[in-house]
Amino acid sequence: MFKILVSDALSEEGLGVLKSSKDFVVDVKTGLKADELKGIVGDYDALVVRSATKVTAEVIEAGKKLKIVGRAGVGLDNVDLAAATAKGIIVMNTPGGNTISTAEHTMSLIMSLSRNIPLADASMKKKEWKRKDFMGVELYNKTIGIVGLGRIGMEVAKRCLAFGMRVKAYDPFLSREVAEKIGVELGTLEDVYRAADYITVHVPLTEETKGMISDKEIGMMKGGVRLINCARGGIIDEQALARGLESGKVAGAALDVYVEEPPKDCPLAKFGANVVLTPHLGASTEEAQVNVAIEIAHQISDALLGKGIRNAANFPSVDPETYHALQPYINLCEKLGSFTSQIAQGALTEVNVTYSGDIAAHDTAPLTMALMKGLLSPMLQDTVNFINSLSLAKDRGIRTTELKSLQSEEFVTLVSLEIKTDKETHRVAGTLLSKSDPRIVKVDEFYVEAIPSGCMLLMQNWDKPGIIGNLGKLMGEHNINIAAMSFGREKQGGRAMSVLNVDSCVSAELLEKVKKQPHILSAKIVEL
Ligand SMILES: NC(=O)c1ccc[n+]([C@@H]2O[C@H](COP(=O)([O-])OP(=O)(O)OC[C@H]3O[C@@H](n4cnc5c(N)ncnc54)[C@H](O)[C@@H]3O)[C@@H](O)[C@H]2O)c1
Ligand SMILES: O=C(O)CC[C@@H](O)C(=O)O
Repeated sequence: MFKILVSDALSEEGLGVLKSSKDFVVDVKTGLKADELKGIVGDYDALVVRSATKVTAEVIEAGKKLKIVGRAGVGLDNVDLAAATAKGIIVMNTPGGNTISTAEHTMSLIMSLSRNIPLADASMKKKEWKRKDFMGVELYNKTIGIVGLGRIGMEVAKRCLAFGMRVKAYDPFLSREVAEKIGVELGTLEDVYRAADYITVHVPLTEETKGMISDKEIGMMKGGVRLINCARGGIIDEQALARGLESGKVAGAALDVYVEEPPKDCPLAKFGANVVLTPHLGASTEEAQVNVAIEIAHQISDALLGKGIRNAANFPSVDPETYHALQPYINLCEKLGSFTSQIAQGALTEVNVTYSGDIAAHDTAPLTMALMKGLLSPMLQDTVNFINSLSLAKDRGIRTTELKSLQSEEFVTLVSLEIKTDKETHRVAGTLLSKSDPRIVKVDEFYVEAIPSGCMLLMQNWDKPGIIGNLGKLMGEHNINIAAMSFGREKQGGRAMSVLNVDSCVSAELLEKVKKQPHILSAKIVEL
């Protein structure tokens, strides 16, 4: 018998799937405070949440029997994925179930904003008739800029095209061909900011996207631009947006999501008809809630009863025995993918992987999924998982090939990855020294022996004396401990590659100093 705690409102249809099984006891306890959740979560095998429950590292720690956290929805930013993974807890979500609802809500916000509907309605209900106060604007012939052309962004694009709008978009993980097929013009972020009359964001909340629209970006935009955020609070900086509205540079804004939910002191609440606010309603339709609730209920039921794992953000879909055998390679492949993605620039177009030696005797499909998950994760974050990584790559026009060879000339087993972007090509290879000891052994033309873990500093340099000393001194001055180093060179005195594993993160400022050291040609930080 498994105990399941549902801590956010879940539709009856989803609850019905769980409650109808003799194998489950289901408790619905919504509105729990953090301490209350911590106090009871230890009794449960699975926890089902939407966006209100914060599944912190403390909740995970207290979940002594917890096997699964299921998110009825997309964003996993309310779940500490790293803590769950470290404890072997599967985290799963339901990508796609609320896409249409959120795209439709985005359109509702765009329309409400353009025609002052919320305030006009409130005014009518006060028995007023103020036609002059509510002059609107047409969408027809206007340009909308879409930042993030994934599932929701794409649906918004199609709807805007139907309104006769021009659609420009920025998404570094999407090929031009896929965008152009539906009539969307891909450009740089700056192109989008400068050209658009409306800008809507549909990216996940990540370190990169947090505050991605702030004063500087608003400064680049057209006077009279209207901004919409139906993705996550803070992608558009709320204070900067308020300043833009006050100065008149921004004509209007519509938000569904906030830095703090519910917001205690939202700087946008003071504005009039030109600001439309909704309380995180993107996915709040009968259809979306039924979709995500039924989906998560079936996923959790199957996973608990050993019938397979779907849409897990941290677990591949294989039977337990195969998983055990492949686990070290899965780990190696995910890291190789993430490493390669982080050293590359441009939109990914092609991925070619070769498995050589012992590993080629196994079913390598989960390894390619892991590689692709690693490649896409720096951009897609929690919407990519082992299961959907290959189909996401296909949707994005990324060509993938897989080759196997039982012979391996240099290593007992070798995973070689070649990726092509619209700007460059990289080749990275990795092996296992032992089950728990992965190594990156080749980066482009350089043979190295780098540990794919934590914060890594990757440099190209001339093979000259003094480089190690200079770097060691610089790291020491910044109190950064070097845990491991690896070097490879094309020939004596020629180009070389140095890879440092460091115990604490290298700041952007220190990276600039590294780049200015004698004989350093380039430097990058990779986080694994
Ligand atoms: N308001 C709501 O109720 C609601 C409902 C569902 C989803 N969401 C949020 O909407 C967001 C998008 O959901 P989705 O299902 O479309 O996800 P998705 O993964 O299908 O799409 C996200 C897109 O953003 C792109 N991207 C990532 N980083 C980027 C960057 N720095 N610049 C430009 N593009 C970038 C990715 O390539 C991807 O195409 C998620 O954050 C999700 O949490 C909100
Ligand atoms: O649960 C909700 O209503 C919000 C869901 C939405 O933000 C998501 O990321 O899927």
